[in-house]
Order: sequence, then structure tokens, then C-alpha cells
Amino acid sequence: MSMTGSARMNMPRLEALEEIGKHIKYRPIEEIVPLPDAVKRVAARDIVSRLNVPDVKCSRWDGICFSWQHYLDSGRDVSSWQAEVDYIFSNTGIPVFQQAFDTMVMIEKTTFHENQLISIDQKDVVQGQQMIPVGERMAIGEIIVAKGTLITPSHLNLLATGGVIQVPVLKKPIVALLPSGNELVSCYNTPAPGQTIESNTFSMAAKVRQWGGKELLFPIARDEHAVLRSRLKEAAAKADIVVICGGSGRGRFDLLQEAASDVGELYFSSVEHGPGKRTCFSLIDGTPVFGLVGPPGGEEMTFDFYVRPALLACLGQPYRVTEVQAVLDEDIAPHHRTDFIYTIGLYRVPGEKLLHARPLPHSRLDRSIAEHNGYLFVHQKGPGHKKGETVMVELRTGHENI
Ligand SMILES: Nc1nc2c(c(=O)[nH]1)N[C@H]1C(S)=C(S)[C@@H](COP(=O)(O)OP(=O)(O)OC[C@H]3O[C@@H](n4cnc5c(N)ncnc54)[C@H](O)[C@@H]3O)O[C@H]1N2
Ligand code: MOO
Repeated sequence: MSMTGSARMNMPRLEALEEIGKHIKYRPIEEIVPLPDAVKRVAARDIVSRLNVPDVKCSRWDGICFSWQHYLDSGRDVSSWQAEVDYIFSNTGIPVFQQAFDTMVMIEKTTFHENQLISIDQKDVVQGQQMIPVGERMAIGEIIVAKGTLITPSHLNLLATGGVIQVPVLKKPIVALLPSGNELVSCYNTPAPGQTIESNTFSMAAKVRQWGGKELLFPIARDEHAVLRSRLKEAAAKADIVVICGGSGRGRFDLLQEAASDVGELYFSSVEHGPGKRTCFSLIDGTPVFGLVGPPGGEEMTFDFYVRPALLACLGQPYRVTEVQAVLDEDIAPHHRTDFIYTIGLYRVPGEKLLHARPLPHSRLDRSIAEHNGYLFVHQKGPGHKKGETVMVELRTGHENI
């Protein structure tokens, strides 16, 4: 018997995301990290260049540099000019230290005879041409990485160029991970008959790190009200997001949802789709708490669908869903009990324009959790899909290995 009050049930995915979005606090707390550690972090403020690049005017091409005024004063006749006095040879990107030399001509546009400059063959030379001015690439005070930018390896290149070696970034949101279930045992122990190795937190922790957060691992909780309640309270006090996993099913252990509503407010107690139908969402002392199902198939998918956008929102980052057209390899019948999201292997067939979509077998603990790169949403009340049909497949994103 559930004691989950007025929490909504069967939340469609988009509505669930909307509800979650209302409760995620973007709290921009800044910390300073050394340049190499800034990758995959979010810029906490506009970051400006500390340097002019170049800091001395440079030659844009291989050629000669000279003073425009001197060129005019010579009546554009350069046949008596001396190297190092009236002009210098210059190369692409090389500084020109002579104050007065403000103009350059490409070597192809000059005539030399026995090392003596004879003529400048470009007719329409203009003052300052082909010189790279100070600060052209980057000027002191110019914004090189805007506030809120997710810093990539290429941004490190920019920041180094601008002399920024200490980078202000957002603190990593902390995601508490609470496995629960009497049958669970750590993978570092030998499981007794009937015990299940607690495996979900390994992928969850790695994903949290990959998505820019920091995991806070809790020990396996026993299926007891008091234990769950106190763990949830403790986790909510220490983390920005809490994820508790297992114990959400309808059978013996409807504990999670009860515990969540005892110590906080339960907003929804299930989603409209399987796998992971019994995904719930609550707030405990203002901290968002996700209750995910135990079987890894459902846990992996709902962690990606609901926890990832929440984590991104903590960092002020957008969550985008991309769909691609693909030709289905097999018939897919609707699920008898619920809308269902099938895991899909998208692949290319040489010579064919559209991608192909291979449904991956859905037994709960199979390898599809690691192999799929797409999702196909199938309505329970719809006709399903036929082999050869063109379907829209959602790309699985946020995973470097796919
Ligand atoms: N009468 C019904 N029974 C069930 C329904 C239903 O609608 N009516 N839904 C089924 C579905 S679908 C799912 S999913 C599960 C949800 O169950 P729980 O979330 O309560 O999960 P548990 O019962 O605790 O565990 C299920 C399974 O997963 C293993 N598990 C749990 N935590 C972990 C972990 N951290 N790492 C690895 N594996 C874990 C656990 O040992 C069990 O084998 O309910 C169905 N039943
Ligand atoms: O909701 Mo459960 O994850 O389908 O297996």
C-alpha cells in the first residue's frame, strides 16, 4: 500500500523534465583551478585576455617591410634601398620591431637582381598593408571565454594564448549516490547465493564525473524505513542532487517512495514509460531527490534521461535531445503494459543514405546498456513499428564511448 500522497503518477517524459526543471537551483559558486584542470568545467565569469597577441606588430606574409612615408619620399623608386636600412626581409607571423616600418609587400611582388632590390611591383600599395597589428588575435581585456561556456580542449589553447593560467569555474555539483537493497553486496566481496552485486553506482559515478559533477557515494542501505529516511536526509544535506536506487518497485519494498515522502515532498511517483517506470522525484529540504529502479537497464536509461538534465541545469548548461531518421531492421510491437523506450543500435550501411536502426534485445541485464547509441519511443496504444519503416531515433548523447 502506497503512502505517497498527492504525487503524480505516469508522468510523460517531457512533463517530468519540466517538473524537475522547476526545482533545480543554479547556484553559481566559483572556484579557481589551474589551466589544465579547467577542461570540461564551466566558466564562472567572462574570462578576458591578459595579453595582446601579437604584442608587437608582425608581418602577415613572407616579403619585405618598410616605412610607407619613406616609400613615398623615394618617389616609389626603391632601386637604391639597402636591406636592414630602408627595408627588412620579414616572414609570416614574425615580429617587426622597427618602429617606422609599417607596411609590407609579398616577396612575389618584388624584383631583386643579385640581392639588390630593384622594384616593388605591386601598383596599389597602401599604408599599413599586410601588417598584423598588435592585439589582432587577442587584445588585453577582450573576452576569450564567456561566462557559462563549457570549457573544451580548444578553450585551453585560447586561455593559454591569453596568459590565463588560473581559471574561474563553477564548483562541481555534488551528486549523492545511494544504493539500497538487502540483497546487494559490494563487488569487492564474494556474493553469497542469491545476493546481487551492487553495480549501478559504478556507471552512475562515472557518468556524474563525465557530465561535470562530483559523486558522493553512500554505503548500501538496508531496506528499512529508518535507514532510508536518515540516509536520504543526510544525503540531501550534503549534495546538490540525490539519487537513490532500488526499492522503488510495487512489491515488498515500496519503501523508497514512502521514505521520500516522509522526509520530503514527492512530486511524481512514476513515469509514463518503461524501462524505469517507477522513477520518482522528490524534494528533501530543497534538494532534488531521484528514486531510480534497481535493474540496470531501467536505471541506466532514467539516469541519462532525468539525472543528466538536472546536473546540467545545476551548471547552467542546456540539455538537448537530437533525433535522426533511420530504417528499422525488425518489427517492434507495442509493450502490453506501458509506453516503452527500446534501446537501438544505429549503424551505417555502405551506399545507403539513411542510418539503420537495430533494436537491441531487451533483457534487463544484457549488454544493450553498453551497446546502444539510440532510443526508440513506442506508444503502448499505437500500432508499433514495422521492419523497413523509417523511424525517428533519439541519439544517446553525453557518452564519450559511443
Ligand atoms: N508487481 C509488480 N512488480 C514489479 C513491477 C510492477 O509494475 N509490478 N515493475 C517491475 C519493474 S519494471 C522494475 S524496474 C522493478 C523495480 O524494482 P525496484 O526499483 O524496487 O528494484 P529492486 O526490487 O530493489 O531491484 C530489482 C533488481 O535490481 C537489482 N538492483 C537493485 N539495486 C541495484 C544496484 N545498485 N546495482 C545492481 N543491481 C541492483 C536488484 O538486486 C534486483 O535484482 O520492479 C519490477 N516489479
Ligand atoms: O522499469 Mo523496469 O527498469 O522496466 O525493468
